[in-house]
Amino acid sequence: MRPVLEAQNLGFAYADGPLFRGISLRLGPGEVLAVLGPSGSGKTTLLHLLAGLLPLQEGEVCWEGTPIRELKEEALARRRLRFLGLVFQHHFLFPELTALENVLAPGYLAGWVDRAWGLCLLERLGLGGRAHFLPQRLSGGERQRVAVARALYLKPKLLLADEPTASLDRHQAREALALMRALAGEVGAALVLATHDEALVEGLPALRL
Ligand SMILES: Nc1ncnc2c1ncn2[C@@H]1O[C@H](COP(=O)(O)OP(=O)(O)OP(=O)(O)O)[C@@H](O)[C@H]1O
Repeated sequence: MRPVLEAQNLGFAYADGPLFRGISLRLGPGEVLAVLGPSGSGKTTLLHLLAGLLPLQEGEVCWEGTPIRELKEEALARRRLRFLGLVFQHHFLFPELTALENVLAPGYLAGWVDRAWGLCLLERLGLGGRAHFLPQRLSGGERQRVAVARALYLKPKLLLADEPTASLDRHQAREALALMRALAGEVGAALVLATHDEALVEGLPALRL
């Protein structure tokens, strides 16, 4: 089966020196991969390379067989909107939009607005009663869950999540991860999850930085 995501021999350096080299990975539809490493090891940087948000220095990233290096910026952005859901370490919700409006935001860009589906995602994530709250009225964990709902709204092929459980305690983190995996599975998305917490992702296929 054609991989959803493939990376070959990725290497990256900031001005102060190389961060990693020779990173390769391959994910089929619905598969899960944990990216593990301590703080500063380059997890966020790797996710940004996989998302086409940082220019590649060494190696190749392919989305469903297409090398993203070959896509011009506008084509890459259009493709990213449909292909990829992103949950950043800092949730980046729009502060002036309600939880539901945040979830629907990618729908406005893509021309597919389905309030019932947005609400369904929020309900599945335990936020049905908070759909009309602004982010400032939500806890850190609730904001993260809104970000997960937003990332899944367009039913992406790939979900990239950077420490999505960082603001939760161990028990909540396990529950949130299980829910995220279940929802990703339901929409058919492969999942790459970056975390420093080895115990959280025990038993999952893992790439160590
Ligand atoms: N724009 C940048 N310019 C220079 N150095 C950077 C830049 N962004 C990150 N770094 C450095 O690169 C290293 C890796 O950062 P990155 O955020 O990818 O790691 P991480 O594993 O995600 O860390 P954390 O778990 O703390 O979020 C760090 O030492 C960081 O200071």
